[in-house]
Amino acid sequence: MSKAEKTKGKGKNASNDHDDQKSVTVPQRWHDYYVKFHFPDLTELARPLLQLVEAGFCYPDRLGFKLSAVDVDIDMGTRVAIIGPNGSGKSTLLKLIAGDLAPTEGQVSRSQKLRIGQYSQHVVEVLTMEENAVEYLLWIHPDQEGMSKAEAVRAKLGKFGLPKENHLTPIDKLSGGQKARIVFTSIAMGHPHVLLLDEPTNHLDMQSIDTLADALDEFAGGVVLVSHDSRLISRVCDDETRSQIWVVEDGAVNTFDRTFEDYKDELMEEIKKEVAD
Ligand SMILES: Nc1ncnc2c1ncn2[C@@H]1O[C@H](COP(=O)(O)OP(=O)(O)OP(=O)(O)O)[C@@H](O)[C@H]1O
Repeated sequence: MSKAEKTKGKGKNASNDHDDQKSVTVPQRWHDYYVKFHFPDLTELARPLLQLVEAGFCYPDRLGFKLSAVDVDIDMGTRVAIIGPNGSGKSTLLKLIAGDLAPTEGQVSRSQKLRIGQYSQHVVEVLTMEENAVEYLLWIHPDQEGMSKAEAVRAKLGKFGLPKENHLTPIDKLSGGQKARIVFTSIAMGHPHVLLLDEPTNHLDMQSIDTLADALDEFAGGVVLVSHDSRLISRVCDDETRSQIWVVEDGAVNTFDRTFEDYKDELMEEIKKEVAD
């Protein structure tokens, strides 16, 4: 049994438990569709895919904030969770990696063939068009195989949890959660080598978060995650041989060289000490 299948089993039990609780307290229909996030298989790209070398960055109008001496190396097998206090620069680091921001110091190198799939609140918020999800996705990804391109896109949207009655609704009439599913579908259709995910769970229900974790587990490319969802971080960083934790704090990016559970324990100890003092 693969690791993904094992964890899927765990997730299923966990979500059944949750369903049981729900049926007692809040009777509701949990899901009438089957969600199965999936990011497509890839041909391997030669290393290095993406590197920041001695990179620094500051916003011209925010001189109190600076990231310095950032060295990161992202590969197809990379699994990274970026953590740190609010406002420490986690999203900024992700934007430097994505190429949305250019370092003000140091160097960045990117493989020319590299495809990045990016999820952030901003990407969801800019979906304000009158086109429906099928039109939008066919516009971005026109090369679909099969008899009906629209049906191919609808099948993918269904897997990412957008109910079929919403496939032809103008996007500006959809909820944040429904738009998030369009963004995930679009990311998968772009065949990314690296996923950059900034708070990907904000709009997802528990079942979809588990399904996203399963999909990330199976994904052959690199994953860089910023999240406050410790369950998702634990899932993404559960393989000590390839997982990394980057702590962004006081303008620096440092690798925490033990597990995420150790990091949480350390943080709890610090908090206890502060309360005791
Ligand atoms: N476009 C911008 N222009 C100027 N300052 C910015 C900009 N974006 C972010 N900042 C500032 O840069 C600092 C780092 O912001 P960033 O969003 O990267 O932090 P973060 O660690 O992701 O925060 P959070 O955990 O709260 O999401 C903050 O002080 C923020 O106010």
